[in-house]
Amino acid sequence: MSGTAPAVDYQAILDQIWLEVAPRLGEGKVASYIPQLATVPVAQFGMAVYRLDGQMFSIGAAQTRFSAQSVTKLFALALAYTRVGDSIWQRLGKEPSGTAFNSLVQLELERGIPRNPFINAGALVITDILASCFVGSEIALLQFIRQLCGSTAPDFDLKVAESELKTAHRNFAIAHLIKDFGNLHNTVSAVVRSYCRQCSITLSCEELARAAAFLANHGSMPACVPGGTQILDASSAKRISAVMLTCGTYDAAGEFAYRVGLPAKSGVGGGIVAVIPGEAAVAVWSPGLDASHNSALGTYALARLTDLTRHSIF
Ligand SMILES: NC(=O)CC[C@H](N)C(=O)O
Repeated sequence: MSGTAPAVDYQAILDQIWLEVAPRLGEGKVASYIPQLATVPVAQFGMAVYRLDGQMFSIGAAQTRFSAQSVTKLFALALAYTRVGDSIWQRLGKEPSGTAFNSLVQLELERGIPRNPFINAGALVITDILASCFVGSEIALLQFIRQLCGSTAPDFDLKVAESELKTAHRNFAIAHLIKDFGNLHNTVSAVVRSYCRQCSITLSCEELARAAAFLANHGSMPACVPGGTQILDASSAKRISAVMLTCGTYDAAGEFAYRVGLPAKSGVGGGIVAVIPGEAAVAVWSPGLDASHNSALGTYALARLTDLTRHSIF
């Protein structure tokens, strides 16, 4: 994309977005069904663009760590892909669900095969795959994320993990149903515990943008990263980005594609990571969520970014 699009002054555009967002800080509602997340002050915002030449552009609280939650499903999928490749699709689908991320209804009708890896049911199957590949799969995932963002700072937030585990009745129900259909190989308790830890990983926007850069770069960490390696082959990276576009922002993936026009993955902690193929990875965080559980100001900021830069996939 960089070959055809005019050069963009990302910092000036981010500064413009910051001017627009600052008066709106506090919009949306923090997720409260995980008690520990309900304590996060809503009036926060950060955004970072990590260009593939290694330049980082950021505004606001771009270095503040937040609860990545479902954003980690992206890295769990990528890590599973590095281990078992396309065979994951024998155990889950790649179609938008059209239902809430934590819905049980479809799973019963579709005999324990989750619609996609980005709803909770699908993420639990991915967690199960990782648990079969690694001893301490959530630690393997944390190390993978640390490798991708070049920092050992991202970590579990055990308060959040415990808080979620205590109230994870729905995720236990989903896991039991999948297990009943024979699509979970490890114990329900091990998988849900590992999943809650995975979701509790904290990252800043700058770290998250770095971590997703390989997806913008045909599966390889940007050449400017010392020791940067190929994570996935180009075809697999393309496929993961495609699933992000169609399934990455819950039941609002259509609306999100319409407004933003980039493959993205969101989380109920208010983070969203997006990929501008061949150009950059972008991360935004603002804990106030809209009705579809995506960050309200985060979605707005990404829509403005693609409008102002003209860098969307459309
Ligand atoms: N959409 C999300 O970010 C959900 C993640 C959260 N840990 C859950 O399972 O409910």
